[in-house]
Order: sequence, then C-alpha cells, then structure tokens
Amino acid sequence: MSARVGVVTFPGSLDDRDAARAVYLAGGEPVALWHDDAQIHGVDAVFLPGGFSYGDALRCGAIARFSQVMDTVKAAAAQGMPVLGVCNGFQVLCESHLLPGALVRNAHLRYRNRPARLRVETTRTAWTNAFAPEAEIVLPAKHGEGRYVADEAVLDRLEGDGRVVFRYLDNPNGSMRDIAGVANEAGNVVGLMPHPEHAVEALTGPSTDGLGIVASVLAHLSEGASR
Ligand SMILES: NC(=O)CC[C@H](N)C(=O)O
Repeated sequence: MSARVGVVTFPGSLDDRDAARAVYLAGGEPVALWHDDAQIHGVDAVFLPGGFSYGDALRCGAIARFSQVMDTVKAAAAQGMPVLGVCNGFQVLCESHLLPGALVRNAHLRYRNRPARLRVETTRTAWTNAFAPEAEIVLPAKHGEGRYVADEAVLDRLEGDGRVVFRYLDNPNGSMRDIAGVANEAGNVVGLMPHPEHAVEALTGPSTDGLGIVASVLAHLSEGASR
C-alpha cells in the first residue's frame, strides 16, 4: 500500500494541487487536509504547501500558525511524523516554532521568481535520504519573504548539528549563511523555500529534482513500516 501524504489547504494556499500531484507522481497517495480539520485522517506524513495563507496578513504564516490543523500537525510532529513545509509552509513551520529562525523580506525588497541552485547538505532527514550526499539540485524559488535569519548561536547550533538541509549556491534573497532549508532536531520536520512540487516533470522543467524529496519520505516511511 502506498503511503498517505496529507497536503494542507489554508485560505490563500496556492501550491496545494501541485504538491498533491508531486506526491502522486512519486508513488504516494495524496490526501487533502483542510485548515480547520481537527484531525489529519490517518495520514503518514504532512506537506504544508506554498502560497499566501490568510493573505500574508501580519507576516507570512503568522495566522496559519493558529489554525486548527496545525495543533494536530504539531502533536504528530512531536511523535515523529514527517512534516515538510515549502515556502509559505516553511514560514508556517517557523511561526509555529516547529523550526528555529524566521523568514523575513528579501534583502533586495523584491519578489524573486526564478530557479534556484541548491546543495543538499544532509541526507539524514526524512525528506532528503534519497539524494546522493552533497547533490546539487535546481528548484524554482518564488517568494517575497524568503530571507532566512536566526541569531548567530542558533545558526552555529544548526551547522554543528547538521540541520542545515539545503544551501543556496546562488543566494537569491540574502539568507544568512545561504540557508535555504533546515530541519528540527529529530530530522522529521524540514522546511525549505524553493519548491520541489514545481520540479517534477522533464517537460515543464526546470528539473525533476523535486521528486527526490517525496521519494525520500516514501522510503523513510517504508523503512519504518518494515522495521
Ligand atoms: N510561494 C510562496 O509560498 C510565497 C510565500 C510568501 N507569500 C512570500 O511571498 O514570501
């Protein structure tokens, strides 16, 4: 049986359909979750997609943090369920304190929409285990508030613990230490700014590297199931 990956839709989500399609193309079963769902319907993993949840009111992700579904996602993450946040989903994970740091206005103050070159810095997470060590990948980036910031002590700890998961090779937004994605301590919760769900088909490009993210979680889940 294929693993069930829940994709959350908040008011203002944009990339939920593409996220569901990426799950499907990688061999998983996408399950639609709604922002005010009080439960997550027995899914094995959760994908928080990109977009403009609640119109980016106050700050990106600041309102979504208080949605009902996030209470359940937080509880499930604490139990080890894999959770991925992409772009606005990453912002929601930081606002929810499931990941450290914050995503603020791009340094150049412009919305940036172009493919980003990244290095996969660790394969020891639920969402990156299928990549070759230090793989260089290309995923589309499109955001206005993607500059990753944290205080130096937090950044040093992330580096030391191997929790910087993705690093920009051509930093598009001024993120500190070129950080594009980070993980929690257990490695089950990962957030990244560029969009794996928009890089799943050779026909439309810019790569099919995004499939590796979903393939990783499916491998992680089937390993857990066979243990
Ligand atoms: N593509 C997205 O998810 C955009 C996230 C957020 N609304 C921003 O502009 O930074």
